[in-house]
Amino acid sequence: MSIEVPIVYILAGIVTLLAAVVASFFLLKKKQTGDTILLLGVSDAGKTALYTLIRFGKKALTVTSMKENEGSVTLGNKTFGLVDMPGHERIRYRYSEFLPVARGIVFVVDSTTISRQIRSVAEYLYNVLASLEAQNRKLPVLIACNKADMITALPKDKIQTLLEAEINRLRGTRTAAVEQQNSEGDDQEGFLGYEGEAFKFEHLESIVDFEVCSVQKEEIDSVTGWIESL
Ligand SMILES: Nc1nc2c(ncn2[C@@H]2O[C@H](COP(=O)(O)OP(=O)(O)OP(=O)(O)O)[C@@H](O)[C@H]2O)c(=O)[nH]1
Ligand SMILES: [Mg+2]
Repeated sequence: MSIEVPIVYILAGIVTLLAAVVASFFLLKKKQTGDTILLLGVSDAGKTALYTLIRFGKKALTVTSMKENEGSVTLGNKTFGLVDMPGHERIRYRYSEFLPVARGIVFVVDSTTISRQIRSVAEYLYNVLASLEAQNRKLPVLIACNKADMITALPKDKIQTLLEAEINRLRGTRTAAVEQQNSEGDDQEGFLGYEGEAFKFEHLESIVDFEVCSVQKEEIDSVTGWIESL
């Protein structure tokens, strides 16, 4: 004996299935084409000062942030979401929540204190670059060398050399530790650069650019221009 299924039920089934396919396609697409620019970097680099200048076109006095600032900006004819993530060690890790909607990362460094802070700056940058989400999506990164108005500011090529040397050192210790853990654990971090070669930013699949800026002197065209070009 055969059971007859009314044609309307079959049609309804097909329509539901199609709707689900279309909806998941759009959801996935949305995830891949985020328009958010993340401002990251250690405390006191000038992220909130930069955020305020980009968003409101004026400078403001800032204090250490304990919460992220979020808003939208229009540069050229494109609109971006802008997130200023506090550099405080206990809060900064939350940047990863924004990676799925990120279009690019502006990593702000204080060019006057970078030599002293190289360890913590490089560690933070390492985490960002090695996160699988950032690697899989090949998120472009701008290292914004801020506070160029100060005579103690290092030039950007010097900052690049310092960061490459420190990331190279960190990579040695980290990969050793990961190999020990990984007999059973899962890998949350990708390898940075080429094995057996000293670390260079140009070895990464993500593009990493360096630009000089000064929020103090309102000279941030290098940063806004970079964002606009994304
Ligand atoms: N000389 C100089 N000082 C700057 C510049 N940009 C920011 N500053 C100063 O640097 C200090 C820190 O700036 P913030 O924007 O608060 O730093 P932040 O990166 O948001 O720090 P956290 O919120 O703690 O992560 C402030 O006193 C700013 O006025 C700059 O281009 N030149
Ligand atoms: Mg801040």
